Amino acid sequence: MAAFVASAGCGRVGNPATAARVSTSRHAAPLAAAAATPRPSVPTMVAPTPTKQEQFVCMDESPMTLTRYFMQAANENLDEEHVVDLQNLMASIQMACKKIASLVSRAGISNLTGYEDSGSINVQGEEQKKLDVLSNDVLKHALKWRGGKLGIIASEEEDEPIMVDELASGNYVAVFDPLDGSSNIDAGIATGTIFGIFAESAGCLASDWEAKINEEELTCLYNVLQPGSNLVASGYCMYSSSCMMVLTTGRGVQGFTLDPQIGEFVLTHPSITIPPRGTIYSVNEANSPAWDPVLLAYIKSLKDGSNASGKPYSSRYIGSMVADVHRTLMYGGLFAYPSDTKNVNGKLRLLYECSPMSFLIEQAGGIATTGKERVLDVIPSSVHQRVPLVLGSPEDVQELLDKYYEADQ
Ligand SMILES: O=P(O)(O)OC[C@H]1O[C@](O)(COP(=O)(O)O)[C@@H](O)[C@@H]1O
Repeated sequence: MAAFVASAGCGRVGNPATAARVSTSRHAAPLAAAAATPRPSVPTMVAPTPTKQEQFVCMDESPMTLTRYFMQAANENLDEEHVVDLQNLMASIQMACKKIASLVSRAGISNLTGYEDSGSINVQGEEQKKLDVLSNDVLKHALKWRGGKLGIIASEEEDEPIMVDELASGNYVAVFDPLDGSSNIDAGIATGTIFGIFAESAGCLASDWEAKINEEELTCLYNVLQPGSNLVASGYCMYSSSCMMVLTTGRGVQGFTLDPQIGEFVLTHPSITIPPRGTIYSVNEANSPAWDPVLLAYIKSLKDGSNASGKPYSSRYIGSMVADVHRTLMYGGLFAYPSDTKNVNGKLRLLYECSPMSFLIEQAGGIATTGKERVLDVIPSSVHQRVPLVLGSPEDVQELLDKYYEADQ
């Protein structure tokens, strides 16, 4: 303990520049007195072996893990709907993400890079990577755990939603992109898993399917095609220099980092809020020839500093939504995959990419829009529907929305 006390005092006196500044000020006398006080010698920083007592104290100060966070939330809000079920569902999701994190980090070692040998193509017409298929299987199996009360799953890698199993008395729907940004996986660049949890909805949101499909399929679709505003939880797990799980249950946004030493996600970023304005924009500018004039002018104003902040912005684009959104959440600014003449609905999928991320961004104080409406208000008409997306700091996104509004006048 001595070292700690010593450093607090010395800080002010020990720093020559500070001392010079202080010496002439009214602080001189008390500080001179402090400097004259004999200080215990600062022990070298070799951590002594903690005594049993200290080990016990250390045990008491165990970190807030993701498991403990949900246990505590459940204990403190037992009367609250969903809280216990979410605890179980999140137990499955975090276990799956830990597994995917280890598969991704060892992809090159365990021959998991490259495309699926069968050359399988998913419903979006994309050739599936080995890790796309494996991550999808890992999540499906983890979520099939009965205790999770999960009824239905919808995934980027599944053509149609699937009923977990006929026996499951599920009343939750999980939607996920098992490995987002997988086009970057072979280069070892950041990727992630995106997930969203809906409660099964009683009512039907769309009506023209009855004639075409059987009862079970109908139930599945009813319950999957929900607007993001119905989400009870969403988040992502980013596989990068550190593995981070960032999530919300509608009470703000929490960030957990996987501690490889204890194999637990530890709360490292409590109550994340996005900065009101940033200095970074993130968009695939290779598509700019197909952009509308409002967006073109806006991005130009970010480059030349003629935007409302008066400062030029920098550009960052990883090409993995999870990584680009995570940086935007941390540093502020704007991420977009807008509509353009090539991709009129943009590229990103509403149900398991845009809605879960928009719930997070809004919970962190940001804005998420299609350019025309709030992403969370869009009612999906199909499982793999795409929507244009602009999300980020409120002042940045609002500035673009104001420009569209002015252009429409
Ligand atoms: O290469 P583009 O056209 O910029 O697209 C990049 C976007 O596509 C994605 O890779 C699509 O996601 P998937 O990898 O899950 O298909 C996003 O992660 C990313 O933001």
